[in-house]
Amino acid sequence: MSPPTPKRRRIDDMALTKLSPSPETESSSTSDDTEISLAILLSLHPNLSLNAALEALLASKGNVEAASILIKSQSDSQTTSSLIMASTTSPHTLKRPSSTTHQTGLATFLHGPPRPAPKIRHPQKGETLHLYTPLSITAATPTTLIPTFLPSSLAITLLHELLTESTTFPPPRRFQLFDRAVVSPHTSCFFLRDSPTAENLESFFSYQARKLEARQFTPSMAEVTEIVEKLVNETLKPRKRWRANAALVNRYEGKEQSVGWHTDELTYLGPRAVIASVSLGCEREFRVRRAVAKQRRAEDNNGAEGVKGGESDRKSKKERDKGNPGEGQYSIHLQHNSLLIMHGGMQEAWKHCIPPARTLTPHLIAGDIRINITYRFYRPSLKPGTAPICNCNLPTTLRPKFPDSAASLLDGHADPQRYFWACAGAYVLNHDDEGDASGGDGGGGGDGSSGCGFFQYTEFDKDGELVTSTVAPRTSNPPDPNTSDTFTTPELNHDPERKLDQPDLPPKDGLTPDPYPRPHPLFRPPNTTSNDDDDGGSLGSSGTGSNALPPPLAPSHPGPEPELNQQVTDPLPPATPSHQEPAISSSMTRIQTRDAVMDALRRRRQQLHARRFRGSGSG
Ligand SMILES: O=C(O)CCC(=O)C(=O)O
Ligand SMILES: [Fe+2]
Repeated sequence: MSPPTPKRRRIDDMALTKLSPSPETESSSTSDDTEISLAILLSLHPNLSLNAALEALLASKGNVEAASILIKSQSDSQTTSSLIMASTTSPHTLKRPSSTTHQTGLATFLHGPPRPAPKIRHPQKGETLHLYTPLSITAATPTTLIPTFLPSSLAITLLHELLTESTTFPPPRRFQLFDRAVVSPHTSCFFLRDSPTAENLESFFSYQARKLEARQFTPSMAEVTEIVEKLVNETLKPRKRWRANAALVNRYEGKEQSVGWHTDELTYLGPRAVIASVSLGCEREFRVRRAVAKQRRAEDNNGAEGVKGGESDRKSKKERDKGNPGEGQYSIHLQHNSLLIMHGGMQEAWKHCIPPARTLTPHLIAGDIRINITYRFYRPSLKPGTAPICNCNLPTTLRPKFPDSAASLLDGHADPQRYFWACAGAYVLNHDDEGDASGGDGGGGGDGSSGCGFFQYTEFDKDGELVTSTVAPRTSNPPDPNTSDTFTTPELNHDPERKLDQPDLPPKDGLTPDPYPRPHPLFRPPNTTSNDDDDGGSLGSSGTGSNALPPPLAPSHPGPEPELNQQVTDPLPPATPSHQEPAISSSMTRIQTRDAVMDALRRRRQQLHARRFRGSGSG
């Protein structure tokens, strides 16, 4: 149950008595003083949002005159050339222009008078380019930022509501990083817009082999959802109506709490998902960078070591970099009451994270807590029960194949992107590809030693709807990996390369392929030892049912591009049921928790190991 909604207040009668400044702000002004200062500031700058006024006041240590000069100078200096400030050392300089109106809509940025796109230089590997304005953010990344998008009073009501609600979020979940247990350093919870019905009780509950606890949108969340939907639908004009029927709410408390590099899992979102992210409370950095193929990184490194500087060398690098310029990261500062829209295609080609902060400027209400809501459209056509079941007896996850060109994936470009269903077990052990374990959340770590290696390409139409004929049928009674000797890997599901030009359609005779046919002689069982080589891929397949064990897959079966195959995906609330524990339907019994999956895999490996032992005549 949600806590009672605080009464909404209008901005002009908003009493700041409820604000509880942190000790730092308290020392320079009392809350009464703040209230008066704010009132003066707002009357001097009638178009200024409460949030912007608060920020200016904080930055000026409570001095109204200084704050007023700051606001004036910022609105004067908001020219295209001053929009971008690159810095690797001091991201919190106060040159950032504040937003100047309430409810600056998307239309202001997208339909306003045409302005020259700012020239963005691409950050180099290891560099962070801070982007402070909507224009520069839009120009450099597949996102749109609306700095102040809700009426201030609604933003504050929502913040109050979620600050309370989030105190009952399940504790940070533990996940496995190789042989270390790591605590995901923030809390989160999954929400559904509609009250859980019989149908959606079964829906959207599994996330990388974990059952999700789902709560219903709080009253203010529901109200804000309508505004978000309107903005996305009216302004972005998606091909089909976008609905925010699900959301992940994240709570970050203090500067250490974070979420590591990841992309959001597409299993229920489908291709080119639009995600709308609302930030409340303490400002934090949101970083984005292109997902770069490991292969390309290796090429760059080789190039650095080899003979360089030749004309052809320069040319091919330039050509190759066309769609993938720069490998550095962009930092977007998400202030209270901002909306960041992640556009279609971003999850396929870019990663994002909330890094730990060096310092925080406390928010007057939330202090050092940031609340984030990522609104998502879970497609009914991808509801649970749709994804194939893998040989671990789990629903698979939908993953993108690494694109040839990151730029070509954004909406409006018709690059044929490929997607595949993959065993979720492969992503149960988490790590990011670049050691971003600090906040690495969600699955994606495929360490080559877990999971059954299930792999199956799948097709979507131009609206992102699943072409169901490309999904192998689910069996009502799939083999039990713990007991069945016919626990095998479908041959067709393990050769991504041969399927590049060939969807997994049923054979012409109308018979659908047996999802659990006899094993292919080339398949190997899962490794019996942990392998932390993240290029190992998750395609190591399951057992063969035979004593004579084949060699590992040859390199001619490279599998999907390794980088995205291993990226960390969406953060997960823990399976711990602490709130509105839903009834578990019979189909839910197939959805196992992480521990159960790991147990099953371990047992399976032991079986195979024992069998191998017998097969070699040693036991
Ligand atoms: O807190 C944020 O802004 C990002 C959260 C996020 O990446 C997610 O919910 O998937
Ligand atoms: Fe995310």
